[in-house]
Amino acid sequence: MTSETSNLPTPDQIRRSPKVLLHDHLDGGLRPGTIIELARDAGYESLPETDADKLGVWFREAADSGSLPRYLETFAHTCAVMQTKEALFRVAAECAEDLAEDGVVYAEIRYAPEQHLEAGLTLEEVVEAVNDGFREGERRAKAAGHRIRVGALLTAMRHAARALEIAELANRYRDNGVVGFDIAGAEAGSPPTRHLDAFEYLKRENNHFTIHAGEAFGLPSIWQALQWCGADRLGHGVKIIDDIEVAEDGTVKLGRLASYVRDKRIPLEMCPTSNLQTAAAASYAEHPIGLLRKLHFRLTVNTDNRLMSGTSMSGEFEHLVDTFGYTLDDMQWFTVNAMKSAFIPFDERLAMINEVIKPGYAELKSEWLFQQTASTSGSVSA
Ligand SMILES: O=c1[nH]cnc2c1ncn2[C@@H]1O[C@H](CO)[C@@H](O)[C@H]1O
Ligand SMILES: [Zn+2]
Repeated sequence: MTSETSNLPTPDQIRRSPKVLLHDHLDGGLRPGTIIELARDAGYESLPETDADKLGVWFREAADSGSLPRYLETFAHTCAVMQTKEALFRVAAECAEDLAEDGVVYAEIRYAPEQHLEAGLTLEEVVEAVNDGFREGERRAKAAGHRIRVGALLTAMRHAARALEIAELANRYRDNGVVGFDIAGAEAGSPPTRHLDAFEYLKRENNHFTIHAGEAFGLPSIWQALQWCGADRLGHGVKIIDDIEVAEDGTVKLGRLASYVRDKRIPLEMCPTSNLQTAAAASYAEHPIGLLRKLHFRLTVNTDNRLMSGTSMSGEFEHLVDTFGYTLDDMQWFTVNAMKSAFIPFDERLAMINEVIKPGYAELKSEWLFQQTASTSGSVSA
């Protein structure tokens, strides 16, 4: 134990370190107890369990299906209880609170407004209720001694035909809580080019968007998202590994697309646990994040769906620390990457990096100095 880099961060240090989350679904992060209460209020009787602990387990097991379409079926239950302003407000407020409690200092949370219209809300009412909830959650976090800033990403469902409408909505609220746009849903059969009008509109408006690509489907999806649609970031993008060859002697050769992604510093929103559940990766050890990190792709670490994956930002980092031996320096690298890739203005990103993230890691990294003094003096006197 001679330097901080020989120490792996402990779960407590991981939780206390400042973290940045770019890929997290609002309807994939509800507290099980909240789902049960909201279902009761709404008269929704199709929940598979009525005990909070059992319901949490049910979501994890049902999502652990090895297929993205089956993973996505579980969202019917969360969306069903997110149909009123009060419910959306509560879920958003609790989301911000839970993330802050876990040490997240900046988050971009996505959801599909079109999935919350069943009880008669308008798209605008959905966006405003969620924004109000995030502001409330930021206030509650502050009162509890945490600091978090939350922006919304509006998602359009890729099998539906409302992408342009949702892109226009995102643009209307861009100075009012919404920082960008996304498309999600089952990837196979719904290529991103189906929604080219939405992406072209956002580019003309100088707005930002990410696209779920390279998760269940391979390189063509990533290629379309970047070269046809012009995505600023890739949701998952793990399948970029298919364009990288590792020879037996360890030499690595990048294809044209993988080179482009690395050269242009395209941010990849990695969600390791989610990828294990949908079989996009076989194990943490075999997850492409290990190789991509060595090759210096612009990687970020994310949760995707905290409820369905039974995870948190700290949980994802714990798995990576256990598997790859990542240090606080690695954690800082992922976190700075994420902050650089956020959709808020450059000056604000820079301030978050210099005033919040780097000082936070410096503080954690300095702790070993004092621990060592304590243990040294302890061994002398013993
Ligand atoms: O990993 C994913 N890949 C693709 N779609 C997803 C993923 N996680 C969630 N959603 C979809 O996004 C919607 C809006 O938040 C969710 O309702 C779910 O259908
Ligand atoms: Zn996702």
